[in-house]
Amino acid sequence: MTALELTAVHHAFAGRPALDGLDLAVAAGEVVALVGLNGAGKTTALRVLTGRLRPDTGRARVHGQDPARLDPATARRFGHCVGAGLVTPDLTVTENLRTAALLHGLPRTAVDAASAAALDRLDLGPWADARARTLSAGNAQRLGIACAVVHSPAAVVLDEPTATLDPRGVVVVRTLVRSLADAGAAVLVSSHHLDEVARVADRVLVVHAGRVVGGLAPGPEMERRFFAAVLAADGGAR
Ligand SMILES: Nc1ncnc2c1ncn2[C@@H]1O[C@H](COP(=O)(O)OP(=O)(O)OP(=O)(O)O)[C@@H](O)[C@H]1O
Repeated sequence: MTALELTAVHHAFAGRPALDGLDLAVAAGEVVALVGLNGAGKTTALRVLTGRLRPDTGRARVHGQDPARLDPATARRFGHCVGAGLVTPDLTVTENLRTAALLHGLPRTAVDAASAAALDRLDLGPWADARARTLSAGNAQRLGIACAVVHSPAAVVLDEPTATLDPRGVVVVRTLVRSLADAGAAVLVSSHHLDEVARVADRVLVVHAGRVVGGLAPGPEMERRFFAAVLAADGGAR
């Protein structure tokens, strides 16, 4: 079964289309990256897939279920960080990780080990006892990601997970994303960094004007091929 799926999704904000027949599917064990210009529809697509936005028409599925109505067993296998993460500003980093682990349904006996592992994976050890609201933007982003994956989910959605990260953080998140997929998870990320997605993604999808207009094979000249795909879509639309 496809782990993450959007089919013919349309959505307009105040009459202005944001998604215009967007389709995508992510299988277990693969990393798929969405790239696109500002306003292309990436975040809106991820909001639909995480059940935060009900589309005008079309279908979203997470392990075969409507993401707005996941049964508890399926919800426990899903992790996402789209917009504000599952983070409480007045709790410490460790308290946030423990809370996220419990909310994702981990048994109490597994919570300490899972939160310690997530702290380590996101390189957040020095800030373990810091309140979330005191973190730098990059460390806050790392914490949002850590809370999304603390339960080792089988399907993961991350919106621009490296947007505010320093070069070391980029490597940390790249390693995390790859290891989640290598362990069997389906991972969908959005990004503006073509060189970065080329390193981590199995497939790169170009989103333009609210739909997927093509794929980019990771490799040389991605920037040129990206613009060619966007221009071709614009030309085709005229
Ligand atoms: N809550 C909202 N209300 C009105 N318009 C919205 C809302 N959210 C998104 N949009 C519009 O939908 C379109 C797609 O936006 P979206 O945030 O999905 O793009 P994006 O590809 O994630 O862009 P970026 O790369 O800048 O993050 C844009 O035209 C945006 O202005």
